[in-house]
Amino acid sequence: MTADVSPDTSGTRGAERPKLTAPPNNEGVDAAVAAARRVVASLLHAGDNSPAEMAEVATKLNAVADYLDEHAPAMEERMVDMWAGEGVTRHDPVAGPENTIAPPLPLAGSEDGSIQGVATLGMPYQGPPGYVHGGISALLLDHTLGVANHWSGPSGMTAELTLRYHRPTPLFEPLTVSGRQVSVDGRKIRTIGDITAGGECCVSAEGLFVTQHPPRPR
Ligand SMILES: CCCCC/C=C\C/C=C\C/C=C\C/C=C\CCCC(=O)SCCNC(=O)CCNC(=O)[C@H](O)C(C)(C)COP(=O)(O)OP(=O)(O)OC[C@H]1O[C@@H](n2cnc3c(N)ncnc32)[C@H](O)[C@@H]1OP(=O)(O)O
Repeated sequence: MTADVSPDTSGTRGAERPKLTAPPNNEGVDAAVAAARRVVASLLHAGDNSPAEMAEVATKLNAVADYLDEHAPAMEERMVDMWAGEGVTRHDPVAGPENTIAPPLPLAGSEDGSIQGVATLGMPYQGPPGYVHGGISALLLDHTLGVANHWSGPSGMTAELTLRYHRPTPLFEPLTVSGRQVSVDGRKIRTIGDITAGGECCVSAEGLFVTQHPPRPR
């Protein structure tokens, strides 16, 4: 049986609603991640520098990475820690404030059951000239639909994701990414979403998710 998902506006569930964006919890980490994001973007502008100049940059960056590795717990320990709380919001590749490859896209839920976030993407996410890579749009939508499920009801793993690219998605402009769970049928969850720029739909998505949660590391 398919249940249409209608928003819970009773107010009783409000207090238990999950946080969809991790609040800052360590200004040093946030500053380091912001610096690393700058490095990723700056490297894309530095292609004409000489091999000697860039070799010097590589030495400096490797020194930073060596320092971080020397002061980090083992991977197994870090995984346990990562998944100890709500889990996905600090390290995930879309909204995670600790993940340098995340744009980031902070997501917030609305009382109508939908969720939204705004991000402006730069060079690291380029596909066609001046536009977002289609795979990056798929990443943003897969994640947003998954989090919309977490917001509304049962969540799960993506089984199928269908995208329609209506028009090129611009770089360097605010993009609004939205998602909403539409139905739950046993373990099967159907969720929709889109990416808009200046009010125009660039990409729309329909996802089938299946209730399944891989065990958390412990
Ligand atoms: C990362 C998400 C989970 C972690 C969540 C953790 C905490 C929650 C907290 C917050 C949530 C917040 C954020 C989540 C964020 C992002 C979401 C990212 C999502 C992902 O990045 S996730 C990675 C990519 N994803 C995979 O890596 C899946 C690989 N895959 C499998 O693990 C299995 O394949 C599985 C589990 C999908 C199903 O396997 P299964 O054995 O459990 O179930 P089964 O096959 O019996 O299917 C049951 C019914 O679904 C139908 N069905 C299945 N697949 C279908 C398809 N493709 N098309 C049409 N129908 C399909 C069948 O036909 C049957 O239908 P019926 O009952 O009517 O016969």
